[in-house]
Amino acid sequence: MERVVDIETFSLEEENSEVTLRPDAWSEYIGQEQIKKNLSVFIEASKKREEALDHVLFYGPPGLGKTTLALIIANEMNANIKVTAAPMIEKSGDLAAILTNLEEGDILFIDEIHRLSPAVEEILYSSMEDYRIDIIIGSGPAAQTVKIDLPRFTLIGATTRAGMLSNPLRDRFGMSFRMNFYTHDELAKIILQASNKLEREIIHEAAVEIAKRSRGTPRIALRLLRRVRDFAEVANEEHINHKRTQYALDELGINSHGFDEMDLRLLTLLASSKGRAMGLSTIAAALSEDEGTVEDVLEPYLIANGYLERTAKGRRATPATYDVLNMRCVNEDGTLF
Ligand SMILES: Nc1ncnc2c1ncn2[C@@H]1O[C@H](COP(=O)(O)OP(=O)(O)OP(=O)(O)O)[C@@H](O)[C@H]1O
Ligand SMILES: [Mg+2]
Repeated sequence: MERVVDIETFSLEEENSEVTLRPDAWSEYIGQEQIKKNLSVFIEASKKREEALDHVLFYGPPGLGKTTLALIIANEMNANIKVTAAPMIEKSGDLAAILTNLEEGDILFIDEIHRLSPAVEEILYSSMEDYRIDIIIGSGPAAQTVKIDLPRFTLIGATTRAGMLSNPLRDRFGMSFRMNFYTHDELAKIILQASNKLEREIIHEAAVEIAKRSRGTPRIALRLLRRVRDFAEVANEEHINHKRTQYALDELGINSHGFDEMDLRLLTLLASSKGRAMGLSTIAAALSEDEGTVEDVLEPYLIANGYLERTAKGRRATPATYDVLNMRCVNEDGTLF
């Protein structure tokens, strides 16, 4: 079954509508105040000096606005932006081709930058630091190294897994920013702004209701808004009201903590181990998910809200976990499910 709060898969509908819902100026980019404040200073300074902006790294869970920030930076800098993702850069030649096609002041955005192969990373180092690459042409004794100078460009990297970046790569970013989960208030603002763009008004209370169930993530909030809008549309309601919103969200199986079935399965699993810590691989196997998804997609929100603890021995339920599950279901012998 498709997970409504699944953050990684895109439906075509979302891809298309993201074009219109994605903010392209600071004024529409809600929250992440510290990042916005710092970035605007650095952008202004580099514009004054008429220099390319230093390389920037954004890291944090999916759907929190990393790509959006990269596009806003390009806009603010009045720069061209080339967008690519690490899995698309297979060979060092691929990267060399991209780099040599850049022009002074251009921005290169590499998504999922933790997935670059070592050989490609190697090329990236010298291009970031010295704006020069060494390419080896041919092989064996006839091989030759050719040095190519590059224009001053800005690399913006994004990753959900900062821990998987190699140190040399991380060190070459002049700035790095960790994305935070959004407050209910911020998400409600994002929802109201989007409903304006979608030309279907949502009342404030309903926006807050969606916000509460969005796992602190704009992408989920916007997806839920679209689904709720569908319910309102079918019911021939011009405005999206609170009652319809609650009904729709319940129908979609999202509870008031923003947890979905997958979150609950994870929490239940942890709670059932009676206080013992559980290893990542055990959890992944029990949920039939891969470890990366558990670690990057499921866990961060639960940890940020105190429902899960990472310890040296593994993951553990917290008192809040039991609380939240107690509200749902307790067996006669006291075990939770
Ligand atoms: N601060 C924000 N204000 C308004 N809308 C936002 C904000 N952040 C993100 N969004 C919206 O949420 C959606 C997801 O954002 P984005 O694609 O930038 O996330 P991401 O961090 O790049 O995710 P991924 O890690 O999956 O690439 C976009 O449609 C964007 O319009
Ligand atoms: Mg992105």
